Amino acid sequence: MVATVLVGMLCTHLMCFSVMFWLVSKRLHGKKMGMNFFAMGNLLLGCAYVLQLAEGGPAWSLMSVVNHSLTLASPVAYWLGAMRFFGHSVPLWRPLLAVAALYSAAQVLVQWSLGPVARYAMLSGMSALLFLAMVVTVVYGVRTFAKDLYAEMVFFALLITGICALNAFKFMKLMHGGLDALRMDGSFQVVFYIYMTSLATVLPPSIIWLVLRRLTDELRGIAARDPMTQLLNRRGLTEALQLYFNSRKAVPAHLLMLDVDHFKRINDTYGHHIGDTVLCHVAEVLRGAVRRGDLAGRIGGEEFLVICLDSDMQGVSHLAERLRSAIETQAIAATDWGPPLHCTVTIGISSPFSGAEALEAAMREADEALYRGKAAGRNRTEWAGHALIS
Ligand SMILES: Nc1nc2c(ncn2[C@@H]2O[C@H](COP(=O)(O)OP(=O)(O)OP(=O)(O)O)[C@@H](O)[C@H]2O)c(=O)[nH]1
Repeated sequence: MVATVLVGMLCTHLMCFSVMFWLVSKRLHGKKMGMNFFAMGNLLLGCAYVLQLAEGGPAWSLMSVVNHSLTLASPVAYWLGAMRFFGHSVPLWRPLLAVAALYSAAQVLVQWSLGPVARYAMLSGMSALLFLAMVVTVVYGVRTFAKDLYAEMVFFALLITGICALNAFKFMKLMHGGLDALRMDGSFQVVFYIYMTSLATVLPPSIIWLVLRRLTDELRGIAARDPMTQLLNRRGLTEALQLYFNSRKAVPAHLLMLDVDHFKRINDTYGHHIGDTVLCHVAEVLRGAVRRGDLAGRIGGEEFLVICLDSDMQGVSHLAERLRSAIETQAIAATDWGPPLHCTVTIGISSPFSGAEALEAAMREADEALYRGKAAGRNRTEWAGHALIS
């Protein structure tokens, strides 16, 4: 009786969360983060438990074969969903149908050759192996593509290890005690269903939390970047600076403000979209030239910022000159029809500053230096309050 109530609750949880995953996946246009796969996994497992309730106990019937195939297909759907969540493009239907077809055939073969105990033991053994594969994937994920989700992944790995261990234990019980191990009201089965019901309650909200984390991280990333060049925008630069200056090892930073020379002429001569190509080219040069850890951003129009962290005046002068010269010399293949374009930049450099709140003042300083550079003929670098360097 207890086991029947537990399985009933388990079915209800699985079905409700299947609908919730499906609804969430409908809201996530394009990148569904595996939510539709998790919905399928829950649906398959929910249906399997409904069939188990209908069957009552171990039996050799079409219903039982379908039940076992659904039970085994569900962890496959979860595993594929996890792959999707981590950005791997894996299909759903083909692997699921292949697993269901192969496992149904294997069941018939095992039932006829080795008997019913072997068929039930095969389900427990295969489930244990699949969940073990999932634990291995999660551990691998923590070390590679999911480093940012360390705590969550360890939590998932522990929960899945529990199902893996219970299935392995069930396998051993079946091998030693036969089908008696599957009595619905046996103490092992009750523990098994309690664990599964707890898992069906805890795991789905955790998955939703992961999706929420990914979405908010993505939104924060979008809010911090200029959509055209993908460089940091002013907000992104400020946040990155705050992070840098919060560290105890932080030393004063220098700000370089770059402005494309006669950019209006480029726009007027070749059109706005070629102007955009030139801006993307400049962004690419900046991205390639700055040191790891330095910040590159676009603060609107044809104005760019580079913030050198952890560098002295000489290093900053060298970087500014390297940027100026790279932009001057690199050709831009902006059109199919005409010769490649060239552009130059004038660079204003601020004096060293400490603290994100000093960003505005550093920008003003660099802007004044830039203005001087423009007045002095463009395509040059100029320090704030200093003589012309080149
Ligand atoms: N293609 C393109 N043009 C832009 C964008 N943002 C601003 N502009 C144009 O950039 C031009 C900037 O011109 P100005 O401020 O006169 O400066 P300039 O022609 O570069 O002259 P100097 O800075 O004095 O060398 C304007 O024509 C703006 O319309 C953009 O995102 N894309």
